[in-house]
Amino acid sequence: MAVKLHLDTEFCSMTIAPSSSDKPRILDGKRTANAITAEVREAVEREGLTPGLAVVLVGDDPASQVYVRNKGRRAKACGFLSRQYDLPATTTQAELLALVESLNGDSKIHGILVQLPLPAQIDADCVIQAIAPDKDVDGFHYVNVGRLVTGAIGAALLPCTPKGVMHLIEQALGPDLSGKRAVVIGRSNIVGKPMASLLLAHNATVTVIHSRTPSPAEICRQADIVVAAVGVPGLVTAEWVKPGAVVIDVGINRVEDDDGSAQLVGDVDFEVVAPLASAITPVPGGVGPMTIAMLMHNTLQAARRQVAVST
Ligand SMILES: Nc1nc2c(c(=O)[nH]1)N[C@@H](CN(C=O)c1ccc(C(=O)N[C@@H](CCC(=O)O)C(=O)O)cc1)CN2
Repeated sequence: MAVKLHLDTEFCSMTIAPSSSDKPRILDGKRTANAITAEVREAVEREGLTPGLAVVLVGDDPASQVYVRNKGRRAKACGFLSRQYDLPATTTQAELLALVESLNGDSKIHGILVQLPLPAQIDADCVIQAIAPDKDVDGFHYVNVGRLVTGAIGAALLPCTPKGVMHLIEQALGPDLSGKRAVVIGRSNIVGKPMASLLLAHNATVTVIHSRTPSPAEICRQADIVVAAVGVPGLVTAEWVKPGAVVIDVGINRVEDDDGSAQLVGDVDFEVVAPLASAITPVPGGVGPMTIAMLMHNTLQAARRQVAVST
């Protein structure tokens, strides 16, 4: 039987056949992200919309520069108007707030994203709360957080990484997680907390594990779904995982290899956990690409809503 993705009924009709062997299914985020980007592009052409996305980068963090560049490229590939604002590391909070304010009032821009982390002199939360909630394509504004937590998911712009994770979980298990136990490792505002809310909205029984949780492996071992988002390389080993669990790795950790070369690893020890799991995401190529694909979908959603209100 094929599984139809239900994360959002207005998009992504892709069907994925379940694995027929005992091997774990590798949930391919890159392939899924490409399919979503293609669907967003088709929707843009079909509906004659030009969603506008503004991405603001403050400073010169090399990883952020890569992510922002990739966001701009994807936005162009989707047929969006894409604007990138590169501000120096010395930018003041007032200057950044003034830019956000002008983008809030720009009718060509439907989505605003301020790349995190921000330099120390800027209060990130204050900047995020200055973004108009309906242009908050990161889903970090209190209005969107409130919509998610109260289950008003249809009205919310959802944070991109948890939304991408949910999409991958749906590929493995379908949209209704009734009867499933989910463990989220990590309680960040960007991933852990919204992830827990989203799993709850899909009827999972959810536990959040964090640095003060005693016996985390024991708790995690009871889970049918594990989402690791804590930023500790290889934390989740075989003793944390129940055979047959779906394991999603949100960690992106840069570590040095034995030969001194840089390597990207997740929070899950893939080699030992993959043989136990029914489905698992790799790092790289799992959750990461989904984050940017979901940003495209959020921008399309935001544009549709703003155009509908203005006509
Ligand atoms: N305003 C925001 N800032 C940040 C967010 C966010 O969602 N909104 N998330 C992260 C960074 N991020 C997007 O901004 C992001 C991280 C990783 C990837 C990705 O594709 N990763 C690849 C590996 C890429 C690499 O080599 O580094 C993968 O996992 O395959 C995309 C987006 C923090 N800031």
